[in-house]
Amino acid sequence: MSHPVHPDLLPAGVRAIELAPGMPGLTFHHPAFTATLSLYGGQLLDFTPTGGRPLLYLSPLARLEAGKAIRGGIPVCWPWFGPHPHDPSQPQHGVARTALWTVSAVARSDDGFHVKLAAPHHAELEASLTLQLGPGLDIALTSRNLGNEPVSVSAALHSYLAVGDLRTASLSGLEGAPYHDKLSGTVAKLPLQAWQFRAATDAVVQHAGPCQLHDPHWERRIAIGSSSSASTVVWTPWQQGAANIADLPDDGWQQFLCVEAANAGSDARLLPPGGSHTLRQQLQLLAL
Ligand SMILES: O=P(O)(O)OC[C@H]1O[C@H](O)[C@H](O)[C@@H](O)[C@@H]1O
Repeated sequence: MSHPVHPDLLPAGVRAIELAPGMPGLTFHHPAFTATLSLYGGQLLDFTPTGGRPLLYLSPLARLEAGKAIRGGIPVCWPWFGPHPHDPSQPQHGVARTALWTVSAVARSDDGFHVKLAAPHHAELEASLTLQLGPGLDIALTSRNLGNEPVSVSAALHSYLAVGDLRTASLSGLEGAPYHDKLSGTVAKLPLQAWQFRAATDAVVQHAGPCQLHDPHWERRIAIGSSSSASTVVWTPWQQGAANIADLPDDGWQQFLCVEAANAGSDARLLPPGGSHTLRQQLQLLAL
């Protein structure tokens, strides 16, 4: 295939590549980091500081195949999160992660790169994604209702945050927050101490504040910020769950925690005709 982005339109440090046959992507080279973006899914797959470890986990068994979601990086769940609200035949987490996005803009600054993507319209809904790559990551998903009726949108920036060993990692900042436990179907409150993981976890936490993923194994923290989100989804399949996920190695679960800026469950947003909503997540690597 010919690449949808002409190389002459790209600033220095950005290359148009094929990640797999029919799967266009962009790579970014900056003195401070490298990054890889798949236009399939509008999905950032990698962001690695120079000389450091990757910020994001990408499964070595991830499939880059039409119709399949890519396991890792930052999948975009849109315009619904989880199962479709009315139609069980629709794909989990919406259509954006299996759609080919188009590039609207790529620019370079001293700090890094700014990229804007657009997804194919879904009925009367439009989505655009802006990414600021460097010094950290700032990713924003804007939904716009082009129709004449109000539409409900749920969404998530489903970040797979890489850790040296999930068994020694902890997440702080959500202490005491109420959450919906999707595995048991119950509502509970998180403990008042930093959250440590000992089993499969799938929680929609009603909390909007910043949090931090502490990773003693790699001697680093990931600072996680969000805006226009009142729900943070935290997911690990743990060992048992990972064994049932074909595109994840058996020990892959130890190497990431998903901390997702979301509009999930009761935090879905009703967009009036002409209305828009921007969900945003910021990620920054810090020393411990
Ligand atoms: O396997 P996927 O469709 O990518 O979903 C992976 C996970 O995503 C979210 O975190 C959901 O809360 C989980 O219920 C789901 O299992």
